[in-house]
Amino acid sequence: MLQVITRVPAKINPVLSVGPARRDGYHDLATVFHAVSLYDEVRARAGDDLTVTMSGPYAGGVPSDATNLATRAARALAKRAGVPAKARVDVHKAIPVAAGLAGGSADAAGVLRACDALWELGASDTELATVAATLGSDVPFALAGGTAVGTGRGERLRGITVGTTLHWVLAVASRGLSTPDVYRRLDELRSGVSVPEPAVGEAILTALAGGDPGAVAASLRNDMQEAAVALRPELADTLRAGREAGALGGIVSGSGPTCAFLARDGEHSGELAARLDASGTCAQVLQVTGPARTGD
Ligand SMILES: C[C@](O)(CO)[C@H](O)COP(=O)(O)OP(=O)(O)OC[C@H]1O[C@@H](n2ccc(N)nc2=O)[C@H](O)[C@@H]1O
Ligand SMILES: Nc1ncnc2c1ncn2[C@@H]1O[C@H](COP(=O)(O)OP(=O)(O)OP(=O)(O)O)[C@@H](O)[C@H]1O
Repeated sequence: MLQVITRVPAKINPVLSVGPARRDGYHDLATVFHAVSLYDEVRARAGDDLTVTMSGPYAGGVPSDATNLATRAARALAKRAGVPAKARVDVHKAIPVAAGLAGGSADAAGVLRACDALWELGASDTELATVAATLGSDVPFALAGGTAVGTGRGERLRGITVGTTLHWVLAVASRGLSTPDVYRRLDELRSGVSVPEPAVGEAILTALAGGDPGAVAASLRNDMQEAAVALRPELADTLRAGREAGALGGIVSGSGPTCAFLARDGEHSGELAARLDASGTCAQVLQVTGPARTGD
């Protein structure tokens, strides 16, 4: 095969319920993952060894050494399949880095799909998901795309149907946040408090299935939001600006700092994006839709 190209979307978490810290340093989650139409593109071609290059608007700020998730994914898949890790991989990075949008996970998932095809491994979705889970908690969902309930540390997935196309406006911050730092701050905020087991709840599932953006907006919830705002107080201004701009609802995306606002429809999304941009409370405003697919 000469060249394989695959696109992997960013994600937001319309519901992110976080349980107590586990002994292994992770937290059990109950979350709704929702892929949105902002994609990194992975190209893989035959090569004499493994080279990974990054291009596109967010290529800077991504490590170029062996810790790059794209590099780690290629090596992990080759090892698992017992083949040499030989490929020339380029990642076109359109997903902001350390933004709570799982961009690194998208790159890892894209490399798994592209190298599986390039090396003609024919790995099943389950086999790829097993490798994905060793790379990061969000990587199995990035492989799957669409919308899914995630449990465990986020790696156990059940796909769900959404009854409509949802229109989101993303407010991107000028600098990223570290996911472990936000989990740590959440634990600090909860110290001495008894934390219940995580649960997604029925309201969001009913709202998504029914395709009613107003009901989805009323069900948005993120247990990490308070911790993200504690680390970045200016996010409170962004969230307020989204509400004042007429969003049906708004939430910090995952560990932040990106905020995701829900619009009624495409026209409302345009109005909301323009008002949010004018508020000057974020570095960049993006209009996206979900659920988005992982694939060609
Ligand atoms: C915030 C979310 O994006 C929500 O989907 C994810 O939980 C983060 O997933 P991720 O970035 O793929 O995270 P990983 O690379 O697996 O883990 C990075 C670090 O985040 C923390 N972490 C992650 C996932 C999880 N369920 N509990 C955690 O406490 C741990 O400190 C871990 O060492
Ligand atoms: N290919 C990659 N793209 C982006 N970041 C990468 C990549 N490889 C390694 N990293 C490292 O991972 C960190 C987190 O990046 P990422 O963009 O995935 O964050 P995130 O969107 O907050 O993730 P999540 O939402 O899954 O917690 C970055 O700060 C960077 O150092």
